Amino acid sequence: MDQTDLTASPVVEAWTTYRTSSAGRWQPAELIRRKGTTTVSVVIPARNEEATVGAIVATVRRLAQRTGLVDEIVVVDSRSVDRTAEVAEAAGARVVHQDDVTRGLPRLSGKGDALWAGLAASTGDVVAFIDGDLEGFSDHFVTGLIGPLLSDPSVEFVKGFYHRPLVRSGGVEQDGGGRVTELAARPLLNLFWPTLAGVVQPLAGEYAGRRRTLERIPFVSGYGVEFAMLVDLLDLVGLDALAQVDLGERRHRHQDTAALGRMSAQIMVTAWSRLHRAGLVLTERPPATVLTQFRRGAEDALPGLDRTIDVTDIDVQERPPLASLARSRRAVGR
Ligand SMILES: O=c1ccn([C@@H]2O[C@H](COP(=O)(O)OP(=O)(O)O[C@H]3O[C@H](CO)[C@@H](O)[C@H](O)[C@H]3O)[C@@H](O)[C@H]2O)c(=O)[nH]1
Ligand SMILES: O=C(O)[C@H](O)COP(=O)(O)O
Repeated sequence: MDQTDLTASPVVEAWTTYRTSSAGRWQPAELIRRKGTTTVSVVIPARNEEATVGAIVATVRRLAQRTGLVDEIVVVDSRSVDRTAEVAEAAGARVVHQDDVTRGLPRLSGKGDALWAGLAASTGDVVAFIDGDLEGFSDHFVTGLIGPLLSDPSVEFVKGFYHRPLVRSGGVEQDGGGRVTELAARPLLNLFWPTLAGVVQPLAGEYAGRRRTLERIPFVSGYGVEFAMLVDLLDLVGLDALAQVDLGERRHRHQDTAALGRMSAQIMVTAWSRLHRAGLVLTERPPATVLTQFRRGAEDALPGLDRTIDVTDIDVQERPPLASLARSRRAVGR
């Protein structure tokens, strides 16, 4: 087909029109009126984020004190080796440790496991997740994410989106950020879950949902968590119960290309797991889950290759939906 004849599918166009709002639409005064008895938790996963987590917690705390819109702030310390926990606590968060919350369960790793622990350890009817590495964080992230949930009972989940500059020593590339999003996640979603093609930032780490729904989905360990969450929520509640909100611009700590390669591979394994679950993969043979990468400059470089081989296990496991666990087990860490 001629490229100029192509248009977004009517479903995608209708959803993006109907279910997209801007953070400025959700002002605290209106949200306070709408909140009623609904409780709101802000959960921040953090692994070695001592440089940024304090300012994020302090900003959310000020919003909480000024408006009462946030009832608790939980930072999940995800095996940090720096002062993340101390800094977060000093700024006013309740800090829980990922491994304390999941004690007695199989040991899993990564961001997804930290989020699952955060959901288990928090109590709010509405839970907003915010990454702990954001720079220049502002409280409209929180009001924007909870706004549609406090205002419209048919919304179950709200995903943030924003412009993503790529900040490097040489300068700023205005829309150069979100490299895994553009090179892996978006193509996969468009290929296999085209109804989700209207989600502007599918990997955004800032989103909010109703506890009753979040507790009914599994959480994939590692960086597959956001991808799986979107696909699983689409299955569980349908596209119309999902919304997105424009949060303006977001800056965060960039990972290097090799680390983003490992993130990409986890997202691909996650996509495979959902295709397999849906019966769309005909072979029973799962993908290999070892990623081989090449690094130059190390002492143990292989002769002839002039590079060292780095091998990483990029497999993902899953924590079950919280709602499937016995109540006694779920209370741990709260
Ligand atoms: O084992 C981990 C790794 C990360 N984090 C925290 O999770 C957040 C996001 O992690 P980061 O390494 O900064 O991810 P990004 O490079 O920013 O990756 C993007 O893409 C990921 C894959 O979808 C999402 O999880 C991220 O939220 C999104 O920002 C940060 O607060 C981390 O401290 C943990 O809590 N535990
Ligand atoms: O969300 C993503 O695509 C990855 O986190 C990479 O983001 P970056 O390109 O802004 O570092």
